[in-house]
Amino acid sequence: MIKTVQPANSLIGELHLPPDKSISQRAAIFSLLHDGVSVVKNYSPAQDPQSTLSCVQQLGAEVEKADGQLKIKGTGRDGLKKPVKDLDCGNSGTAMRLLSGVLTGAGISAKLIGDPSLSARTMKRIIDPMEAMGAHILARNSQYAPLFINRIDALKPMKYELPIPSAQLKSCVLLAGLFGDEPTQVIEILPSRDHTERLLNLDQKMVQHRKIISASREDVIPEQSYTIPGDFSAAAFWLVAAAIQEKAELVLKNIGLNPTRNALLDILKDMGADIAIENEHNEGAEPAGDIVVRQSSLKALDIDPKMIPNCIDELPIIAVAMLFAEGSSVIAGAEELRHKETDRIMAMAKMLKAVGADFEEKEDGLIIHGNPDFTFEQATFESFHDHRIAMSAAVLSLKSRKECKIRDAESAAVSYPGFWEDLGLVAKG
Ligand SMILES: O=C(O)C1=C[C@@H](OP(=O)(O)O)[C@@H](O)[C@H](O)C1
Ligand SMILES: C=C(OP(=O)(O)O)C(=O)O
Repeated sequence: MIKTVQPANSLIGELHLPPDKSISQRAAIFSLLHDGVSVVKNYSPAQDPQSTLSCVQQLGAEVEKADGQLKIKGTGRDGLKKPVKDLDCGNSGTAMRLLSGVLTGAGISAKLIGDPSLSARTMKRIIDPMEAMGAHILARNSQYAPLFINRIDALKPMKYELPIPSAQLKSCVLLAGLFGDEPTQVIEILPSRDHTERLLNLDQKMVQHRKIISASREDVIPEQSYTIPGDFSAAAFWLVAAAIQEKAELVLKNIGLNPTRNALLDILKDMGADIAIENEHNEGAEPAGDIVVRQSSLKALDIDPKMIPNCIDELPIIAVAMLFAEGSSVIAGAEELRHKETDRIMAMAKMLKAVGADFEEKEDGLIIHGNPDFTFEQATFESFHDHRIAMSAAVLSLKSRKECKIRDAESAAVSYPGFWEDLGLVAKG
């Protein structure tokens, strides 16, 4: 599907964004492992969380949908069922990697499949530790889905230092560890999103600036009854859109504000954005609040590479913000972006080229020479079937002089099914 986006003169309104994708997926998987009923309010209707939900149903969870909430009867750790069909993770790396941990821990043999994008993403990072814990995993070219997971040995708990700051890898190892008689310890050097530790209430301690998280059979898996807050990564598009738009004021209601996820707030504030947080509160184990953003003039920024894991999904839209900031900005240490739904460094370089931006593509990021008065005539953008690239292109299109086109725009529904409707609500020509 090709979407046409008109230039905007103003961006005004209040938005209720889709429920957080990462928390929704964890709510489904952890409810499966809980021995009892969880009531999850505001579960995401987006494609990735829906793929995860159907996988947990195949593994034995009973799901009842009523009054905008999900009642999920889990099997507990020892009641998981061997799926009769392949577990289809769709476009979701989170589903494939977290479920690999569950299958390894539970000793359930299954085949995990995904769409062409997911089948082109390396799974080696989880295959190695899962094999060390006793699984045998057959994968195309030893690293790509489909994955056949089969635990051939007794589960071997382990001490594992994360070689990359990935929340999916951390969660995969901890989930397998939950089935062990002895604790599995994951050592994290750079913090990545901590939803798994929070929602499972896992033991964590800091030793010499490293976080050590433990999981074993001793851990009671808590009931997952809470309201899922709005997705900060969806809010990111509006935060940047409003910051760079001439007449703009947006109110984003009840957004997740987990500090391991929201580095974009600090980045935009350091660039000079006008952002305020209101009504701060907790939704279960997760902090949330309303975000108010208004137009402001932005200046360039070099992102501290240590912050990259805390804004990993926001980097495409950060690149758009940098294009409208005074001076040269740097994204470095973000090689991981080349392993997402598409190579997001390549995709952003193509987007910037399409509008005639002054930038340099690096192996691990981008240098963008910005200008608050930047504008362009028109462009047709490729989204490479990647939701975050499609939505970043939409925000950039608002700043053109004539209408722009975005190819494969339906991919937004992977995380944000109402994106195009919301754009129509707030953007005025
Ligand atoms: O754990 C999660 O829910 C996620 C972790 C991140 O991936 P990595 O762990 O691969 O960095 C992020 O990019 C993804 O959108 C969601
Ligand atoms: C990378 C993403 O998700 P996943 O890895 O779960 O496919 C994302 O949502 O940007």
